[in-house]
Amino acid sequence: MGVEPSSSSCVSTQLEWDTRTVSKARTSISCCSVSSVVANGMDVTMPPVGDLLPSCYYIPSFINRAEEDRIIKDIRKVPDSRWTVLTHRRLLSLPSTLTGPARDTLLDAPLPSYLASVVARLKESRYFTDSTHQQPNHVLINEYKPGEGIMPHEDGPAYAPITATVSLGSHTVLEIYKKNDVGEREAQPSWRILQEPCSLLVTTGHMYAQTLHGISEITVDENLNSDHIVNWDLVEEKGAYQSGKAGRGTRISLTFRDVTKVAKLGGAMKFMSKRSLLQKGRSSCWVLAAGQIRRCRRLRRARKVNDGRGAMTEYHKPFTAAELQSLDIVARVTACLSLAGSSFTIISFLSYAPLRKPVNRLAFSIAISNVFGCLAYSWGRHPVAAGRHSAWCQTQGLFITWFVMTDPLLVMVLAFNVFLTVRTSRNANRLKTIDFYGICFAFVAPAIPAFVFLCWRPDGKTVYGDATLWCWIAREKDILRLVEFYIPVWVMIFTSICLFALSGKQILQVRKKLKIASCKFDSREAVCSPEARERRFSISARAFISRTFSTDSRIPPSLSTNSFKPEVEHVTIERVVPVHSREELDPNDVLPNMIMTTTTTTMASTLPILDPSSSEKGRSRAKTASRFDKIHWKYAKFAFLCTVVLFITWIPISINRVYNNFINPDHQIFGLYFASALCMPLHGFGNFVIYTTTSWTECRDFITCSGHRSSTRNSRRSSHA
Ligand SMILES: O=C(O)CCC(=O)C(=O)O
Ligand SMILES: [Fe+2]
Repeated sequence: MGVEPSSSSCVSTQLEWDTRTVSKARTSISCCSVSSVVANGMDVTMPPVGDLLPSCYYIPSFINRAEEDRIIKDIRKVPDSRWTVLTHRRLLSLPSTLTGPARDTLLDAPLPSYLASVVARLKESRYFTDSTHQQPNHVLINEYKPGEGIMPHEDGPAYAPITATVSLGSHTVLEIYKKNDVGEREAQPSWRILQEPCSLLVTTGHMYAQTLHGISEITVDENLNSDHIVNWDLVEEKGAYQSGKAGRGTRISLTFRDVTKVAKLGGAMKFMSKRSLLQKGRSSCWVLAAGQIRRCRRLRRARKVNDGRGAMTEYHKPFTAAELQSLDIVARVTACLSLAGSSFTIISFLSYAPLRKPVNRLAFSIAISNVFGCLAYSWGRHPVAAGRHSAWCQTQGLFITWFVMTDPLLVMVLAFNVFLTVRTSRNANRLKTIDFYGICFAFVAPAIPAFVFLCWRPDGKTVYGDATLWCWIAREKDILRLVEFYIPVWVMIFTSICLFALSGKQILQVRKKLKIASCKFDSREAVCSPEARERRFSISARAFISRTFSTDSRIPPSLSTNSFKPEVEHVTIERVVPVHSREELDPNDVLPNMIMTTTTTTMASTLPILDPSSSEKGRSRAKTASRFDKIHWKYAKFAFLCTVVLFITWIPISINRVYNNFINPDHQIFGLYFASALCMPLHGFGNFVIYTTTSWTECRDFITCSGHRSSTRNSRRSSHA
């Protein structure tokens, strides 16, 4: 069936396309009364054709040439400053660009008066009868020079599912792409629609929801014939395209839509719309009273930002099925690597006692969060294909929001742990408690927004939805993603880096002072000269490289009266071990001015107290410095790796977000998406690298099952000592 607009000059046509014959059109021109359309509704009356029915109407000469000229002239009067210039076209969003966190809200204002006759005809034709406001309330004016076009996209959820496009100035060919079984667009268009100047193209129903449309960036359209143009039978001026080719001129399209959400304007906005600030594009605020000026400026600033984003409401889907597939594959491969790495961390930590040291408690917690996060990534885009409301898509969104946030939080807890160890004199139990609370916080805090987003239905839609790479906070809510996710994550990353840097500074300072102190070395100064804090740090520094399962550290009776005692009396090695490595604690390695005894659970004996004779002082000093170099290197390596992993994980995806939010919302860079798909799911693997690097000996023992041999060797050494 077809639709007959009330205007007698218009021929109303419905195109029915058989999806099995891709380029060959099966069109029907039929005229039926408007009342029958209204009675039945445009959408529901259409019988399904093939496996997918695009619902589309082509009406040549919807407006006449004089009307076309007049509208073009009026559009040309709009100052250049009001246009948003994009790479391959420029556009005007009237009465204004959409606003609100999801950029789906129209500030109530009339459409420009020079479009009134077209709007009236659309209304009379009743194309919008089933839409929210029964008439268009928004128009996007696109201007294309020859060679310009628009990438394949969907018009998105901000509008009622109907678009009416009037072409002015030149013809174009609109290409329609089907989606494949997993909801991705096919590489080649399935249909081509020739739109003549003055024509109207209405897309609705299945066509609106199930297909993508775009215009190729070419200067000459070819294959303009009945075999390749789906509406060829309806083309009015076939003579103009007889050669099968047509060079494009400058085309202006008016895309009328009905924005579902409309916000009534307050006093200042009403005033502004009366002053035609929105319609006529005046940028001056000078006519307003003081308070209004401030609001006007705020609105202008907001409009500036939105202007750059207007096209985002088109809900672009710029990638081909092949591109989306490659993003999917790379994300899933890296996620699987991370899953394997995290599983190793969890299994080895649980099953091999020497690995259960404080820093690895955190590595273990991070691995747990990585397992859930990377599990979600490993599903790739399949949850997207399962549908926004599917449990799979919602679970993927939940896991990513929850556990991917847990990771940087835990790294921050780890950095805090290192910082407390190096800078304060808290004992092992205090640090363990702080760790415990930190870990709990890191798991519980991100769960709150994650579950809120799962239940929240702003505008009746789920928060989690298609976010291109996976189901996450949906693309149209990218501001929410920025505020809830990217900003907190970067705050955490910088906090961690600062804490690492402060701890590193402390290490370097101690190293310097130790060198000076060792120069002045004599038996008295050995005990007294370094400041209390440095001495404390000396313990932690040594602990950095001490055995894994040291449990106690005691002051020898000979030191019980010196100032060193109170600080180390209750100190266990664990309390000062932010990063253990399982190097053998060679008695010769003990720092000469750290006169203390260390016991280990396996050694069950004390290491000798050093009381170096003056002939050995030189050698001891050299060893002290070299020991500190080792400590410093270990610390630096650990902090460096944590920082590198954080950066690798978060930089590509954050650059992508900044680019799409603030620089060019209309253009998605495949390389940035690819880098994000590669790096984001890789953080579990990065954390596994840190874990194995900082506990290499234990990991090696675990893998080669030589833990027993190693313990025996240690016992032998200690008894020998
Ligand atoms: O210019 C056209 O014909 C298409 C414009 C379009 O698809 C849009 O603005 O969403
Ligand atoms: Fe569009």
